[in-house]
Amino acid sequence: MEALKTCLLKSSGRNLLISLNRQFSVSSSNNANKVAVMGASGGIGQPLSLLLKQSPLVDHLSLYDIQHTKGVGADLSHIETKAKVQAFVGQEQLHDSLAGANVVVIPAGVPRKPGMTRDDLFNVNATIVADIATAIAKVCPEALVCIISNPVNSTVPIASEIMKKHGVFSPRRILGVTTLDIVRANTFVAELKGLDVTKTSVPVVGGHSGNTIVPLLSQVSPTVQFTQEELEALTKRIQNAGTEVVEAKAGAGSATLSMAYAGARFAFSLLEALNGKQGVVECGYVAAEGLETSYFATPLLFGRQGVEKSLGVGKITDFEQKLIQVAVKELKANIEKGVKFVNEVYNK
Ligand SMILES: NC(=O)C1=CN([C@@H]2O[C@H](COP(=O)(O)OP(=O)(O)OC[C@H]3O[C@@H](n4cnc5c(N)ncnc54)[C@H](O)[C@@H]3O)[C@@H](O)[C@H]2O)C=CC1
Ligand SMILES: O=C([O-])CC(=O)C(=O)O
Repeated sequence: MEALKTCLLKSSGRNLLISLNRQFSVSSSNNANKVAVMGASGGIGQPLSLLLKQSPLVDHLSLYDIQHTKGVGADLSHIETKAKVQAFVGQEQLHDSLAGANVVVIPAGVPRKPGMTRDDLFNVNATIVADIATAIAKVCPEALVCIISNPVNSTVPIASEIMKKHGVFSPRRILGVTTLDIVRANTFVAELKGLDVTKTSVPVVGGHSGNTIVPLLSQVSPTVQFTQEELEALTKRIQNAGTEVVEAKAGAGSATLSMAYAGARFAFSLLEALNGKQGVVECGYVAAEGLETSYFATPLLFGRQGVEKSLGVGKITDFEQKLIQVAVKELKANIEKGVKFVNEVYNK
């Protein structure tokens, strides 16, 4: 467990983001990395593309959306960093936008408004993710796919089923981005306990909606003690943090800036591992074996091929076990819904 904590704390993407704010001297390997952002003109897509454009880990940045990418691309292309920017707009340029990409990040789709659950986005976003996954299966089937579009609990199974249909599925390559839950947990725990937030690390497992978000507060690094009251209040806040932002934005969408940060952190960690860095760990939602549901978020060890292995949930408390039991019921339904959509509804 100590090893896992150390790994999580050293989570590369996070350190890179912190250092990027100060200078651009982060080293990268000779591998050419091409990152495609699908939904690049959106609330998440634009700041995420900016962070990617700043990174020396990115050689080519491909921007795709159904609208406005030409402007976003022209704007970003003037920044004095090495990533070459290309912009693609509209369905007819979807395949071109993916050519040669080894990492694809997907924040395409509609966000929540107050009163909605993430599952309420399913009807619109399921088809968007399935269409993009179909194009990935045809154009860059070996790419690592980072899915931000909600409901993540279902969109990851959707993308995976599409890959299976095309005979190119690998559980190493389809990843649901739950990093914002970890980022929030780190912030809230550090605030409550007066810790240095840059050295605080909280694993979050399960899925990415309400009760399926399970922070493992017994595994916080550095070790801290919580009262039962604190445990319950913190868990609730972490689980509802997305809704906190949706309500504060009052109809203007959901988290975008913190999600762009989290998405960049996740992508940087993957890119570092692709470039050969050892011991890179991030939590993520992937197809799981030996866990209670067929997809589950855990700390993941990244390697040159994407997910090297799941590090599991480790030793958990009775309180956390109960949270997982609640999560599993909802997760199973979310997964089933995604699988059914591809196999019974989606027919492209
Ligand atoms: N995984 C996570 O932790 C988080 C996930 N999200 C999710 O991310 C998604 C995007 O959120 P925002 O950027 O705020 O929404 P937004 O509405 O600002 O941007 C979405 C973008 O997707 C584009 N788009 C729509 N259909 C498309 C298609 N078929 N192909 C390519 N692009 C398409 C739109 O033109 C728009 O530019 C939502 O589903 C939201 O729920 C948001 C925050 C956190
Ligand atoms: O809450 C939402 O709809 C967006 C999201 O997933 C998050 O902020 O965690």
